[in-house]
Amino acid sequence: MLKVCLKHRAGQLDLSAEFTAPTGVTALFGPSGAGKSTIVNAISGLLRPAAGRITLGGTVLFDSATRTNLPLHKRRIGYVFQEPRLFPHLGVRGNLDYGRRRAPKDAQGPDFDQVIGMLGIAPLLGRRVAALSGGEKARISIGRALLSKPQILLMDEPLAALDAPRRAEILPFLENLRDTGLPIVYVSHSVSEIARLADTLVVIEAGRTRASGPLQTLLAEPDLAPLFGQDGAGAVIHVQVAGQDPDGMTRVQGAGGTLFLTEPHPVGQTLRLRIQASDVILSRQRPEGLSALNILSGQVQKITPTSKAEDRFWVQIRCGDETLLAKITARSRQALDLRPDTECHAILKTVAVERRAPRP
Ligand SMILES: Nc1ncnc2c1ncn2[C@@H]1O[C@H](COP(=O)(O)OP(=O)(O)OP(=O)(O)O)[C@@H](O)[C@H]1O
Repeated sequence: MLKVCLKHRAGQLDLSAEFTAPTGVTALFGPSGAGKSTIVNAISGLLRPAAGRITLGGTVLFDSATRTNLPLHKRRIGYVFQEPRLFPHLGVRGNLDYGRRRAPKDAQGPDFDQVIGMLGIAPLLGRRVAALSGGEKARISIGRALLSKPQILLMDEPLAALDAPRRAEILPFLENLRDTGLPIVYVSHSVSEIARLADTLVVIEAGRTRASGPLQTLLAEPDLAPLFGQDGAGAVIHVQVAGQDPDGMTRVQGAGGTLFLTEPHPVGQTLRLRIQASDVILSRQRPEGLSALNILSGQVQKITPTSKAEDRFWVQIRCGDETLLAKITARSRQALDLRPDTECHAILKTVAVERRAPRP
């Protein structure tokens, strides 16, 4: 587990951040200039913060109280930057070997063949760096970091420089990486990337930790919804594939009820589904004769105005141990007479499968 508590000033930035990153993927999310890269640089040892304490497992990386500051090369941290920073003269294999040579002899972690397989880079081994696409360079840079057998991987917007098709190509490899169980701190501006990859979310705003906790709870939190943008706010829920119906629909079971997906998935697999707030319609009675198949029942937990300028409300609904978020007009709120604890039904217009692999 990584524990970060730091204070630092740099230019306009007045940083005072505190959070814990358990195993799995911890996303650092926040507006540009919030201080995310500064935090990651402090964890890696590239930057010495003015004050604070950073620990990784039982190792103190930095502690201003005891004047401890473990040098960068002793931190056993893999760092993947936005631009891949490969050595141009070494070739693909040379870059990977550079990472491999940095691994301590007795270190645990995936071996060369496992890393190659996980990132799909076997066909690239003989290539020159200059002959690689942006997405291929990103994968080699991740491979090089992994081969140094780090205790944690820091990824600072690793996909930001790539176009949408290249990003889509790399995301499944990042899912493979996540499933190895290696703790990862992942900086991103993209809510969809975070919804797909992260387990823990840390929201950084103007140098402060605005919120930190399980992704599922925070993505459906009305107070944070404006930060996630028009299409970002919503819920992430976990379901298990229960069966395949004769008409080709896949039946999945979650805490809030049964849902149906149009594409096939293996029975027993755990899926992560994303349900955007704008894709949820609320009803007091269980609707009949609708084309929508996916309806979950629950109770209203919280109702919050979206903004002063907009006549709309966020409605947070508890369905079993999952939380949904809906965005409705003031008129609908009044017509449905929604209040905390009101029983209601959430009709889901769209359900997106965000994670195909089983949870680690
Ligand atoms: N060495 C420095 N000198 C002056 N200002 C600095 C320095 N380092 C960081 N800053 C300031 O700190 C702010 C936060 O930078 P940082 O790169 O950590 O933010 P970020 O959240 O990662 O942003 P982005 O998402 O755009 O990468 C920047 O606006 C910058 O002005």
